[in-house]
Amino acid sequence: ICQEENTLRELRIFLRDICAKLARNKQFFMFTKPVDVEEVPDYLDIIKEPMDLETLMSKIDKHSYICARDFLDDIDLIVRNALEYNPDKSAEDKHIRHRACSLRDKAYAFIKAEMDSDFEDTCRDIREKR
Ligand SMILES: Cc1noc(C)c1-c1cc(NS(=O)(=O)c2ccccc2)cc(C(=O)O)c1
Repeated sequence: ICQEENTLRELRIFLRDICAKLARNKQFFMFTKPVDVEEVPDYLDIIKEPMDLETLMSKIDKHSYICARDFLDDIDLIVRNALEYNPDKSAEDKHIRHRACSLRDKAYAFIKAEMDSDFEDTCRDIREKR
């Protein structure tokens, strides 16, 4: 169990670093905080499960993720929400959809570049056992 805790601690350090790098990127400013319902009054009528990078970071600290797949599922949720809420042909909708797709590609690239597959396999084994 102690070894498992060491593995999960290493995963949290790794995911915090990726989350911080994404949140530092100016391109992703609109994904850094929950969508403000003062600014976007009908947002919660359309998007049932909001997600953002600040919430992601707090979920890491709450030990919500025990493998990279769980973390990427929440990244995909940020992207899906942006595509669903901004579906039109307008320039601003196209802009935010483009940024959302770029967020997903950068997140997957960071994970692939920095996580060796047997570390992820170990995390998946821990998840299976829980
Ligand atoms: C995200 C999102 N999903 O649907 C929409 C629409 C957006 C979105 C929301 C906002 N305004 S906001 O007050 O909710 C906010 C400001 C700063 C960080 C996070 C949210 C701005 C933009 C923008 O493109 O600048 C986009």
